[in-house]
Amino acid sequence: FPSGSRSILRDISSSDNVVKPDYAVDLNITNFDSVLRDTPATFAIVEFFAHWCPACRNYKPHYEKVARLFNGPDAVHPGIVLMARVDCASKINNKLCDRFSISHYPMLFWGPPSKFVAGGWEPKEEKSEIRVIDDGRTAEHLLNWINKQLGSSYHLDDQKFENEHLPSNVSDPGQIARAVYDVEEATTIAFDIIFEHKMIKSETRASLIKFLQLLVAHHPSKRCRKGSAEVLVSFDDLCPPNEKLEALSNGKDMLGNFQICGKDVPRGYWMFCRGSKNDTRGFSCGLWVLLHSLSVRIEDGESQFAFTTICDFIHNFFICEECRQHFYKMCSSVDRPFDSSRDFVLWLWSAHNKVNERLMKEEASLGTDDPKFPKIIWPPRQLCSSCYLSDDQRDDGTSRVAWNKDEVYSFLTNYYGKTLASLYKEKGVLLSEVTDGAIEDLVASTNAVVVPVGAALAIALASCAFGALACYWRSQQKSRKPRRKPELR
Ligand SMILES: Cc1cc2nc3c(=O)[nH]c(=O)nc-3n(C[C@H](O)[C@H](O)[C@H](O)COP(=O)(O)OP(=O)(O)OC[C@H]3O[C@@H](n4cnc5c(N)ncnc54)[C@H](O)[C@@H]3O)c2cc1C
Repeated sequence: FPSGSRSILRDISSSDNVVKPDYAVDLNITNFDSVLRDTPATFAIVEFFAHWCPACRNYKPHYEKVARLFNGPDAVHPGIVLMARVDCASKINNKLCDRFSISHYPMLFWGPPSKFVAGGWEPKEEKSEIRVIDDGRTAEHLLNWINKQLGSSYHLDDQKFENEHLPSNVSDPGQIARAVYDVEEATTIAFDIIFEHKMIKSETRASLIKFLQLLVAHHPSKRCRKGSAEVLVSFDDLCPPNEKLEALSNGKDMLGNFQICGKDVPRGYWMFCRGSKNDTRGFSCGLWVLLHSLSVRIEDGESQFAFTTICDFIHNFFICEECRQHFYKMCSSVDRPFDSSRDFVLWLWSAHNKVNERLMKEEASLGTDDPKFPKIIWPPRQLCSSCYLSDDQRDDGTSRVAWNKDEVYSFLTNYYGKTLASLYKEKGVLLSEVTDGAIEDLVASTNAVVVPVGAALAIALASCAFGALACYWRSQQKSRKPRRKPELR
């Protein structure tokens, strides 16, 4: 299994499993490169062992104790270290174990996951970023070794949402780089909710198509762009129109089985959007980040389309009633069409701040806030001091900020644009069935028909775009191998 795949989520969380599955991810020659390439973790530890080796069998509980902290949806500290193992006694792994010059069992390596991909290790290689872990003989020793590398103080007894070393330093703009994985998580969950709650109806169908178009063109994750394009092209088959919608409400929806951001998502955990409590942040934080990251990627000519698409999507598909009503009110109060992406980016930012301002008081009085992530008027000075012209503190503790909008816009485009995508590994995401070129062409063809007109026309155009996109896609496919069926969960 790839780390954090749905099957792992299910296996680990299922209480009636007689044998508890391992936390460490089993790798072999067929999945080694792909799992290490796609993991959001910053570091990886790979244990090379042999299943017949008694010392390895005795070591396994130690390795598992540490892997519990870092792997899977119940990880205490997710997305930091991927812990994996390779059985060198299994013949298919011979070449893989040779690549790492395995001289004894168990042998542990540490390094950035990307360095393991198609890589290896040799004893005399001095500059390798892959290092042998020389003192990991017990769980305590291994965790100490890890703590030394990370400057952390993780403990074997750490529990999820307790003793948490959350990165709550709001002044670190680099933290948004981890959010690209949350944006994938939020996208997948949004679609899961839409299908589970049977929200695709004849009157909401066009709104979903428009949103998919936006995702195909501007989602910061290539995996999600690819998945959205596949859904869009097969939308009629996956989600039959009109009279056939009945079938959907009977639970026969194919679209609900489609994994829009690839087979490893949802991973079951949040990184940038992780709350310090189980029930705070998460999905709604991920959804905001998705919306902001879409807004900074659109062109001027698409701004009105993006605005109506996002407003309609939240109105039709965000299952929090208060949120959709409140957001819709803000959408409805816009009195003229957007003709620049800057205006739309700033509108969304300001709308989000209005929600923050409202929730600031509400959460504090009800005690429902996340103590590590209180609502604030955003961005704080620590993140963008040049965004502030002045900041008048009022008696009631609130403040009225005079913003430098040019600086805010420049900050937002950089934060949700370049920085958000800076960690993202997208090499090799597109498999043989679709080439990069085809996706870029799809994106271009989607953009070409998205023009800044009123909502009704935009919906009509969305259908045209869909038709054109489908035609284009099919003509592209003719010269290729037969397309694989969409992967089902
Ligand atoms: C469209 C929408 C409407 C919502 N309406 C409501 C509502 O009416 N009532 C309710 O109780 N909850 C509402 N929510 C949920 C609420 O806004 C938060 O998402 C939730 O409380 C989690 O908060 P959080 O601390 O993770 O930060 P969020 O508010 O979710 O923000 C996520 C991240 O975005 C960044 N950010 C914060 N403010 C801004 C900004 N102004 N511009 C750009 N980036 C920013 C910060 O890095 C922050 O950590 C809504 C969510 C969405 C997506």
